[in-house]
This record gives sequence, structure tokens and C-alpha cells, in this order.
Amino acid sequence: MNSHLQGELQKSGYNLTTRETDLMTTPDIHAERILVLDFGSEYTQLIARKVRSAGVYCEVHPFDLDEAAIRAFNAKGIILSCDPDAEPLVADPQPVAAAYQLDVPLLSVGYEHPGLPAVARRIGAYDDSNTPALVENFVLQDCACQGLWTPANIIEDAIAKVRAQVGERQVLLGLSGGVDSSVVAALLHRAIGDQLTCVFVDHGLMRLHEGDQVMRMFAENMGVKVIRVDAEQRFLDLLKGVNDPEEKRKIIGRTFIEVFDEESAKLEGIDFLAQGTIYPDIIESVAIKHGKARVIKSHHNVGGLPEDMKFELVEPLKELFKDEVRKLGVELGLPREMVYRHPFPGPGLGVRILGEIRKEYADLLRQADHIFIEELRAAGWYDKTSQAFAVFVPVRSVGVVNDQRRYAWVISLRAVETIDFMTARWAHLPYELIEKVSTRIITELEGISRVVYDVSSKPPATIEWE
Ligand SMILES: Nc1ncnc2c1ncn2[C@@H]1O[C@H](COP(=O)(O)OP(=O)(O)OP(=O)(O)O)[C@@H](O)[C@H]1O
Repeated sequence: MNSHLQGELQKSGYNLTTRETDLMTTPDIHAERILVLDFGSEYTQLIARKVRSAGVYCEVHPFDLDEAAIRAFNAKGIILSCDPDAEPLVADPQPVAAAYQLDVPLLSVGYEHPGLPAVARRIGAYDDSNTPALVENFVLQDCACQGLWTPANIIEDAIAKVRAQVGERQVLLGLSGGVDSSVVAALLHRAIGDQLTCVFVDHGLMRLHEGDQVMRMFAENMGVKVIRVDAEQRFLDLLKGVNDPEEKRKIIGRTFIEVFDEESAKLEGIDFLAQGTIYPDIIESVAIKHGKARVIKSHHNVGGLPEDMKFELVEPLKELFKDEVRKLGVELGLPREMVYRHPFPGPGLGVRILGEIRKEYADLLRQADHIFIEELRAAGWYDKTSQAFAVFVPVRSVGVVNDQRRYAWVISLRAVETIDFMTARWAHLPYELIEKVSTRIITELEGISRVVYDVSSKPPATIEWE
């Protein structure tokens, strides 16, 4: 609502609540919208992200979205995202015909649809170097969108929605220190302040100083209510003697849920559970629907929270891609190093200690990993790799350090470059950098006698070792 109208309302004695003002002053960032119809192209999400980064809201739907839904979407423009190498998936061209009949600009990426009308434009495969610019041009010029979809506006919109949903009630959030839950915490804190309580479960498989950093950042600096649960011993006891990777994951996932449940049961008057669900988690995949999805290892989720929890969900990031979540994080004042941190698996170091997990191994691995990441950052390689970490290999190897024979453990360094984590190439780090890291690890950590570098790409190797 414009400030004039607001002023008039106030003069006439109508005092708006904060919630009403929020809802009315936030620009409608969903008003301009692009519909992306996915014909099974692997570039669909890249195209959608390009539309978003041009400042325009868009949604991805399967190509066979029904006609009524296409009309109801009320798009300013439609993008058909096709796979140039595959037979077109259009079994029934009717829905696309509906898209053609609408009086809005159409853009077909990757495939020439039969009977493409004059209103439509066709461009080549998405990986042509000029395609991203064409997508942006299509959205801003052909569809005449203004670009309201900006981090600042998204935050305003999310805050207004959260306030409207939650009112005066209380929200619980599992804070892992990862990007998604951290951004949710910062956003909800801004929206509802003390009505947010976070529970951070320290399972003892975090990186060096990670638990303290989470507490410093959220509890001390930002004043967020965070309950830290030190559950290291409990996890270690349950993991004792367990070697099988799947079994380890299950124990960690199950125990996480138990601990989280126990903590939340101690809190009173909580009605909502916040989650860092993001848009790629909920996009209905054409590739999967048509059995074309590549088979990948089950995701390293800590297990997620049980569905029968009595809470209503608050999911303020569910419209956003990961890169948008990061931009929001920076806009909300979270430090860049945290927001642009490499992904970290839910079971933490548990999947980077091969076989049985012991505290002694976790402590060595934490130190080795810290040295590796510190040197990567110092050499300017951290942002050039997508994921980098150390792995504890429980094999003893002979070494001689300071004239002393040492029979100690092996650390493997792993660094990969990837766009989508579906495939990845081992990072070609400079030898000097690997040498420096190796020397530091072997001289600084008594329990390590040998460092190796993992030169396996994905596929066939996975990024994590377990
Ligand atoms: N150690 C933990 N303590 C509290 N909550 C956690 C912890 N680990 C995970 N969670 C919760 O479970 C959710 C899913 O965990 P998962 O490991 O799949 O992380 P994610 O989806 O990458 O999110 P994030 O970036 O927040 O870690 C997290 O977003 C968080 O809310």
C-alpha cells in the first residue's frame, strides 16, 4: 500500500497493526512471473535460476502441466526448456498448444517445436555461451518485467508471510550451522525475534570449533535463543564397534531425531517447526517422472524430522534456489565465509571416518581438515572448488618424523569441482599447495604419518567416501 493511503487510514482513526502494515507495504514480488515448462532438459534449473537472477519470479513445472493451470499461472512469459539431444517428450502437444495460444512471449530453449508461432523465439542449447544473456533479455525486454525479485524484497515478503502465519505463537528450528538452517534462523529472528527457539545438536562429528562458532554467531552476536545440546558421548557410545556405513548413517539419523525430540518436549507452547526446505527439494522432476534420472546415492540427510511431529511447518525458503538462499544470507548480515561454505553432510565427520568412529579419529580428522581448508583459503582455492575435505583412513603406515619411526594413520585429501554435484572432477590443485598441506598435517599431527590425494572423479566414485 502506498504511504498516502496508509496516512489517510491512520487519520481516519484506523491504526494498522505491524502485520497489516507489512503485508500492505511489501511490493508484490510474485506479480511478475515466468512459467518454465520442463521437457526433461538437464538445464531447466539453470534457466530458472537465470530468470531469478534477472530479478523475476518463475516456477518450474512439467511440460504436461494441464491447460487450466497454464492459464491460471498468469505468466508474463513462458519458457520451454527442452533437451536438444533427446526425442521431444511431448506425447500430447495440447498443453503446449495452450501456451502458444496465450498472448504472451514464448521462448523455446534447445528444441524447435513444430508450429512455433511468430510470437515465439527459439534459441539454441542452454550451454551456448550467449544463452544466459538471451534468457535475461527475454525476461526483461520481451516480457517487460521490472525485476522486483531482489534479495531485499524477498526478505520483506518472507518476513510479512512468516508474521502472518505465526502471529504471536512460538517456532522451533533445528539449527545445524549449515547454510539453509542458518539463513532460516537469521530470517525468522528478524521476523519474530524471541518467538524463535533454535536447538543445535552437537553430535561430536562437527568440524573444528564449529559448535562454538554457531553459538557465537547466533546466540552471542545476534541474540537468537539457541539451545546447544552436547550429545557427543551419546553418539559415540551408540556408534561404538559399528563399521557399516549405512548402519552408521542410520544410527546418527535416528539419534539426532531422539535428541531433538527430547529437547523439544522440554519446551512449552511451541506450535510451529521451521525447516530449510528449498525450491529444488520440491520441483517435480520430469527426468524422474520419466525414469530418466541418474541413479545416485541416497542423500546424506541426517534423517530429517519425523512426519508425525505435532507442529505446523514454517518453510520460508521453499521458493528459493540455493544461490538465492546464499544471497539472502548475506543480505541478512551473515558472514560471507559462512554462507558460501562448501556443503557438509548431515552425519558430519561420521561419513569421513571410514569404518568405526572413535573420538581419537574424529579429533585427528578435525585438525587435518582444518589445516587443509585453512591452506585452501590462503591460496585462493577454496572458492574455486565446490567441496574439499579430509578423510580419515584407518590404516597404519610407517613414517619417520624427526628421526623417530612413526607407525600412524593415513589422511586422504579430497577436493572436487562440480556444477550440480551429479558429476564432479577431482580438483587439479597445485602441487605446491598439496605439498604444503601434507607437510603441515604430518608435522603438526602426531597421529598421522602419511597424506594422499584422491584423484577419483564422479562417476564412478562418489564425492564422499562413505
Ligand atoms: N546437528 C543439528 N542440530 C540441529 N538441527 C539439525 C542438525 N543437523 C541437521 N539439522 C536440521 O535438519 C535439517 C536437514 O539437515 P541436512 O543435514 O539435510 O541439512 P541441509 O538440508 O543441508 O540444511 P543445512 O544447510 O541447514 O544443514 C537442517 O536444515 C536442520 O534444520
